[in-house]
Amino acid sequence: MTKVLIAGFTGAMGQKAVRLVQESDGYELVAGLAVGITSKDPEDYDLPAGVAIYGDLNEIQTDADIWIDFTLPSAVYANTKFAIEHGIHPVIGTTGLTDDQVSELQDLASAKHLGGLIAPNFGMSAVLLMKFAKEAAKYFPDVEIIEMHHDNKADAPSGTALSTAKLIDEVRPEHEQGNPDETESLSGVRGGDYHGIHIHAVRLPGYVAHEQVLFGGPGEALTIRQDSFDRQSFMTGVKVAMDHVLDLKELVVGLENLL
Ligand SMILES: NC(=O)C1=CN([C@@H]2O[C@H](COP(=O)(O)OP(=O)(O)OC[C@H]3O[C@@H](n4cnc5c(N)ncnc54)[C@H](OP(=O)(O)O)[C@@H]3O)[C@@H](O)[C@H]2O)C=CC1
Ligand SMILES: O=C(O)C1=N[C@H](C(=O)O)C[C@H](O)C1
Repeated sequence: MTKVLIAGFTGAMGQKAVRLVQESDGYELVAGLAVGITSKDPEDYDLPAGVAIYGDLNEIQTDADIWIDFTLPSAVYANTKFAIEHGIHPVIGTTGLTDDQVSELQDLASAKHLGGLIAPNFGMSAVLLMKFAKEAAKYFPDVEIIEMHHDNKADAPSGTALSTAKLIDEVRPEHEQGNPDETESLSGVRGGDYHGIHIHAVRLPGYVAHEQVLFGGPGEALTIRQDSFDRQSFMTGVKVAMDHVLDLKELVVGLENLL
């Protein structure tokens, strides 16, 4: 049995992950972490008696093999560090890690000879969108990104939108986009700017997770769009990660590297 701890087990994604682990042969949920809990009785969360419930990182004593994390941008660095330091393979879905933090965690994982995965998006449609957008950017250097999410989302831009921009930036020919004399009469109206790529973040009830990458060229346009209508869309990727993470030799970024 591969033992799994879920950080953020009471949240929207954590609850889906709990069900996934419970329904997957060969895996056992051994612990859950969430900071706002009022009870440590697993039965209060419809979990079996043996599942340890923690409300603080420093309380954790576990023999878990895998640490699945769907928490908050403010918590994910400390959580991932804790997992690596305790020999637990991290599967990190939480967004918001900076490039420097990812590098530090990769160095720590290498030093501990521990594999893991950080994936800004576990959905197949989003992974493919990023791949196609990177390809298209070689031919269409004029590009903007619109990401749309539920209005409970803590961070902006989404991790997926930022990753898309980074991938495009790797291949996009050196390029000045738009009118250099442009002004904003309403602050922020042109969105965020990642190396000249504008990112627009929409937050509305009813939405789950969606992204459009818009490319424009002389007399033509290309739009690539993905939609996660249900958080179940992320669980295929989480299962792929669970199945492969014990064999990884380093802390890998991006689900595409496991497919
Ligand atoms: N990679 C991917 O494919 C996806 C990633 N995400 C990302 O996952 C993260 C969680 O999203 P979502 O489930 O919607 O968020 P929720 O707000 O629904 O859940 C957050 C969970 O984290 C817990 N939590 C908060 N602070 C801490 C902490 N310091 N330590 C441990 N647990 C904590 C919360 O517990 P409590 O309520 O008790 O505070 C809650 O259980 C976000 O960063 C989101 O962007 C989301 C979807 C897909
Ligand atoms: O908060 C969410 O919901 C999501 N977060 C991830 C992100 O920031 O990219 C993945 C997906 O977009 C859903």
